[in-house]
Amino acid sequence: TMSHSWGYGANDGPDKWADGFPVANGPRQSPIDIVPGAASYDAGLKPLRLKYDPSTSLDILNNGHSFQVTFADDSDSSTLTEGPITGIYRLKQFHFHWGASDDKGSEHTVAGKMYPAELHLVHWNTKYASFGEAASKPDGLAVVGVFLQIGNKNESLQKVLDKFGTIKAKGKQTTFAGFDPTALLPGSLNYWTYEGSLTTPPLLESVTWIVCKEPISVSSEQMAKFRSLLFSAEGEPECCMVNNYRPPQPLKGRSVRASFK
Ligand SMILES: COc1ccc(N[C@H](NS(N)(=O)=O)Oc2ccccc2)cc1OC
Ligand SMILES: [Zn+2]
Repeated sequence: TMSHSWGYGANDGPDKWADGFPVANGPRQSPIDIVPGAASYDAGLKPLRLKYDPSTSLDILNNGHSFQVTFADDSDSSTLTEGPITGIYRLKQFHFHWGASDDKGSEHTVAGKMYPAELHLVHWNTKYASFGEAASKPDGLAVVGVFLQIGNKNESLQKVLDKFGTIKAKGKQTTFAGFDPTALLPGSLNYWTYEGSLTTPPLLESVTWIVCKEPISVSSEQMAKFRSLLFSAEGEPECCMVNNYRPPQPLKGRSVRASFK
């Protein structure tokens, strides 16, 4: 049934998610189109404080929707603090969304512009006992989004892509130790922020979104490597993992704040 088999195809894609997840039509859904001219500069917003410990990186997994790098979150070793949030949020995992070609793939758009891919660093509020509990609370999660734009080869990203041979199919997983996600952040941490949701089922409206204005680079050859992953499991007909992005959702009166003028 819909509720546990969602995807990005014609029959199970974003236009069908409301069947199994009615919150898909809720008041604070993500992603959104960010209109810089309509964002309000908030001098009260603090700089982002991201402190990641490479020894907390555990493994890399193809979960059939994207690939993710998972982190040990049993201590405050890798955290997000300051920025628009209060308290301490722990890094749980990061993953990407991308397109079948370089002209699409990001989830957030900037004045209608789509980037070829978008990185999401998922954090949960330590005032709750776990990610699972936090994911159902309005202030439970904070996701940092970073756009990828076509340019020079990204050597930090290459360390992740070099593992793709072992996680080509859905369900494949391998160790991924000693990776510092700080290396995937842009030089400037200027950001937009708004209240939203997970962009995949269960689409929970528990995310403070923090979207960096400055993209990081990725080469066209590296983007082709993303597209070599499969949505399908071993032994199933091969289905390339591409276009795993949800399109922008209605703003429904929300304000978007900017940390910069
Ligand atoms: C740690 O558990 C979870 C973590 C995250 C998300 N959803 C997440 N939403 S997003 N795009 O807003 O970050 O999307 C994906 C997309 C592809 C791969 C992994 C996450 C869902 C989770 O459990 C249900
Ligand atoms: Zn995501």
